[in-house]
Amino acid sequence: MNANKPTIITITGPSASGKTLFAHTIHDELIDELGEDGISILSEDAYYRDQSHLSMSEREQTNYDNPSAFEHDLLTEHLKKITENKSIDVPIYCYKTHTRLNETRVFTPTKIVLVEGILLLSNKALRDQFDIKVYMDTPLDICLVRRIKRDLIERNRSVESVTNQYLETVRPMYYQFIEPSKAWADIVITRGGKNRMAIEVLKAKIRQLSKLPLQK
Ligand SMILES: Nc1ncnc2c1ncn2[C@@H]1O[C@H](COP(=O)(O)OP(=O)(O)O)[C@@H](O)[C@H]1O
Ligand SMILES: Nc1ccn([C@@H]2O[C@H](COP(=O)(O)O)[C@@H](O)[C@H]2O)c(=O)n1
Repeated sequence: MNANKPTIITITGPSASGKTLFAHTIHDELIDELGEDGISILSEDAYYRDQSHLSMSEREQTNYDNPSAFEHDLLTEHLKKITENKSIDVPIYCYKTHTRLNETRVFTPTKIVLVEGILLLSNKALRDQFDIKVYMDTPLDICLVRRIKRDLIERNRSVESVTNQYLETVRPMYYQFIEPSKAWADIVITRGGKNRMAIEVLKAKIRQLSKLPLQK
């Protein structure tokens, strides 16, 4: 790893496998130690394509688990800029309207960048941007139960819409794209976002990497 560029760590795996919880736990437990320029999180979901030109019913039909739903070229370009220590304008995505907001947020590179999302290892150009690749191998039935609970509360969905979407796209795309991408992972984590030993191992590696100097 080059001491002058940020280290980019991907945390991938099925929807509701605990990627967000895992990334935020590591971030929150290290932020005081590493500082605001030490560690940050970027989400692949921010790169869902803008669908403001489509009606709401058309947006509801989109397959959000196919790589084509994401603007992966833009994310790849942004990750390259991060490795050059350049700031990027990250889109802001809304799960309730299924599209992007008009505004973006400025993301300033930090020494460690955690990038979480479902299809981050499915695309070679994207995969090549990651220094460490982590896959959350949570059983699919557990993911489904957690997704139902989360989507009802946080994403304005009904049990019927979550279960239909699961059968029509989430599950088939998992088998087609996500599960095969596990082969690219350096570290496979069982038991989800609360696996304490896995959190401590990643934190130790991040602490070690953070001791290397970064030239801005
Ligand atoms: N090990 C766990 N035990 C209990 N709840 C969990 C665990 N891991 C994740 N969750 C919960 O499951 C839901 C989905 O987790 P999340 O981290 O958002 O998954 P992802 O980012 O992979 O979609 C969240 O409500 C989260 O708090
Ligand atoms: N408008 C959208 C966009 C995405 N999804 C689902 O989100 C999942 C990915 O996010 P996670 O936090 O769960 O990893 C993905 O499986 C999409 O089906 C959606 O429902 N609506």
